[in-house]
Amino acid sequence: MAEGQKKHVHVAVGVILGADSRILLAKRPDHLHMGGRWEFPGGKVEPEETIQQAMSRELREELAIDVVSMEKLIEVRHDYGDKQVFLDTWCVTEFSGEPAGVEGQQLAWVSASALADYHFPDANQPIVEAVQAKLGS
Ligand SMILES: Nc1nc2c([nH]c(=O)n2[C@@H]2O[C@H](COP(=O)(O)OP(=O)(O)OP(=O)(O)O)[C@@H](O)[C@H]2O)c(=O)[nH]1
Ligand SMILES: [Mg+2]
Repeated sequence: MAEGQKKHVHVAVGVILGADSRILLAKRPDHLHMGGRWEFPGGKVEPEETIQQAMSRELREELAIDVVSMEKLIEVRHDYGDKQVFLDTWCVTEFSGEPAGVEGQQLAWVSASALADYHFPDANQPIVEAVQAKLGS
């Protein structure tokens, strides 16, 4: 596909850290892009939104939690052919509320060393490696 026609999507991706340094994963609904795979919760940054605003909105919408603090982890750019994603990935180190799959998504709290057992979208490998490096596993 010609570069000019390709969709570019800026995505707020949250690596949500819980008790025992476990990470919250959500399963993408089957009908969506990369459906059926596990993901780090988040979604598209709207025009005029900061990354902090987008992360707060997405995690409220998807999980009913409020972000208290977040810190940058990694930026990943990946070309899916039909669209190009910019995964603006942050560790959510503090939040309030109890995460729930508001949209019916299955959730899992996973240790860094167990991330390798989950099937992620193709773009996610550098994120998984950055998480494992940060958490030392
Ligand atoms: N949230 C999230 N999106 C990811 C990850 N990895 C990855 O390639 N993506 C891609 O980023 C894109 C945007 O994410 P999204 O579908 O969650 O966006 P969204 O929540 O705003 O959804 P919507 O616009 O369908 O309501 C999708 O194409 C998705 O496949 C990931 O780990 N987490
Ligand atoms: Mg989403």
